[in-house]
Parts: sequence; C-alpha cells; structure tokens
Amino acid sequence: MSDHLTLVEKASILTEALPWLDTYAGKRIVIKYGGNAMINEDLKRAFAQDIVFMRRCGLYPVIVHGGGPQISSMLGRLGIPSEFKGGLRVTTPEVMEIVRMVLVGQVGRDLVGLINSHSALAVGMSGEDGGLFTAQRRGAVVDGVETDIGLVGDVTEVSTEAIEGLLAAGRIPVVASIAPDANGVVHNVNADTAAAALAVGLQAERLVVLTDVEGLYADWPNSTDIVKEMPASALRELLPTLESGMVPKMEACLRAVEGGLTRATVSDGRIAHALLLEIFTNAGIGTMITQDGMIRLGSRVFSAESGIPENEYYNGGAP
Ligand SMILES: Nc1ncnc2c1ncn2[C@@H]1O[C@H](COP(=O)(O)OP(=O)(O)O)[C@@H](O)[C@H]1O
Ligand SMILES: CC(=O)N[C@@H](CCC(=O)OP(=O)(O)O)C(=O)O
Repeated sequence: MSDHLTLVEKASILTEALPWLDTYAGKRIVIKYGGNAMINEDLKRAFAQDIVFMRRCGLYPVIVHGGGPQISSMLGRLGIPSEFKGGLRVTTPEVMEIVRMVLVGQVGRDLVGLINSHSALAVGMSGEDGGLFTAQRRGAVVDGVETDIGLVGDVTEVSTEAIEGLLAAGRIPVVASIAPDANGVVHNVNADTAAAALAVGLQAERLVVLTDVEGLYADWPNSTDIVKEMPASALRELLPTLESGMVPKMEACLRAVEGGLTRATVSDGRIAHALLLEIFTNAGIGTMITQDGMIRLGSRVFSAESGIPENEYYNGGAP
C-alpha cells in the first residue's frame, strides 16, 4: 500500500471491508476474466493476488476466463484470419482446434500458474471436464438474419459436481469456456456466456465480468458516459441495440439475474485490483445489472418491496 496514506486512512480501508467480509464469507463469486483485460502482466498478477485474497477471506471465487485476443494472435501466427459475427467467433473445425489449444493449454495454464505462485489452490479445467457443461450449437443474428457460425455453442446444461468437489476442498476452479454437445463434439462458447451459466448453476452470490472498458457506455462510441445501474427489464429492451463485445456481456448479466442472482456487474479490469474494489469497498465500480424489484443504495442492493438486505433476501449457496 502506498506511503502517502496516513495510518488512520489505512485502518479505515480495512474497516470498510469488514461488512463486505460478513456479507460474502462462505459465498460463491463467479468472475469472468476477459481476454483484453488479461494482456498486461502486472494486471494479471494483481488479479491473481485478489483471487487468493478472496479465498483467504473465506469467499469461494470461481474463475471463467476468456482469451479472445490470444486465440486471434495464435490464428494470425498460423495464417488463419479471425472472423466475428454478432460478437462471436466464426469457428470452423480447424479454428476449434486452436481455440481449445489456446484456452486450455495456454491461457488457463498461465492463470493457474499465477494464482499458484501465491497458493497451491487453483485447479484448471474446461467445460469438458467432469461433465461440467453441455453445449448446443447456436448461430448469430447478423442484420436481423440468423446466421450459421460453425462450432459455436451455448451452454444448455451445467453439472456442478466437479466444481462442488473442488470448492469443498477449498480450491479455486479456473474454467475455460469450451464445451461438448450431447454427441461429444466440442464447441467454442463465449466466455461471458459460460460464466453466466456457471453463476446460475452454482447459485453464486455475484457475477463480476472484468473487461477492458469502464462498463456499459450509454451512447457508445459517441460518449463515455457510463451506465451505473440498470434493472433487468430495461436491459432486455436495450439489448437489440447494443454492439459487438458488449452483446455477450450484457446477455450474460441478464441471464445471471434472470437465473436468480440479485445482480451482475461489468467492471474495468484495466484498474489494478478492480476485483477487490468491487467486492470489498462501498464504492463499487462499473455497471451493475439488478434483478427487477431490487434497488441499489451505494454498492448494496435491497428488495424494493421489503427493504430487506440482499444477503437475507437471497441466500446464495455456500458450499
Ligand atoms: N455500449 C458499449 N459500452 C462499452 N463498450 C462497448 C459498447 N459497445 C461495444 N463495446 C465494445 O466492447 C468491448 C468489450 O468487449 P470485448 O473486447 O469482447 O471484451 P473482453 O475481451 O473483455 O471479453 C469494448 O472494448 C468496446 O470496444
Ligand atoms: C464463440 C466465441 O466467440 N468464443 C470466444 C471464446 C473466448 C472468449 O470469449 O474470450 P474473451 O472473453 O476474451 O472475449 C472466442 O473464440 O474468442
């Protein structure tokens, strides 16, 4: 911690965290760590520290990682162009091989290694392991037309046993977003989508999507005014107007709150320790999507009807 803070300020930062420790101890927090926010080595190290910090405080972080830029870079090295439709990668069988190799063999391994430089708690896996995810092929909507984009899937089933076992042993699962379909054919799943499916499957307390912008910009790309909070019903209306990378992120937030989480957040992963700020401080950062009927006061969320604090209103599962 920097030396320009007085001792009183340092102490007050610690005491501010106390109610959040009470709120989240024993709870599951699913974190989507995005490809663009994981390019910088210092940020990656800070992220790994935050994850270990959370676990040591009694929270159960579960990471779902992306790796879009890393996949594109490897495809480029092999002379294969990257093509996206509706924010999703067009995935031929040849591209799928590279996606699997990069996400599982490179990006996942790097993250596990970074976390395990502080602890030996992280365990890497993908939707193929322990029957975690089952995918169904999906297309993309381009100019209002449903278009085939190859081996791209949506998660239709989540079987959490393998992860439950890891959590019960105090471990930190690090999940790559690929998944077999019912016939065992591996599909490429957008990591935001996979994170939302897992957050719902685990009945997590929070979904935090870390990315390379401050959050959802209200009028992107014309202005960088950020939407601080939006109820699910408003987001549902806004979704068809959104563009590129934000589409899967906002769809993921919506899926999470429709699936039972009281809120889901998109936060700026370019800020070192964004996760600690999001979880353990009163400020919170980024864009928060709330369940309809919930209201936000500072970084707390209450049931509008009863005024009961969220952790009593919605008792997210502890292992
Ligand atoms: N309304 C919006 N608000 C913020 N970013 C937006 C918006 N619409 C599109 N974007 C784009 O989405 C990008 C984030 O998506 P993406 O690059 O896929 O992130 P990640 O790699 O973290 O998954 C931003 O960098 C920005 O270029
Ligand atoms: C279908 C699809 O688009 N899959 C993504 C999977 C990785 C991902 O989602 O990475 P980010 O979170 O870094 O964008 C891809 O191939 O790029």
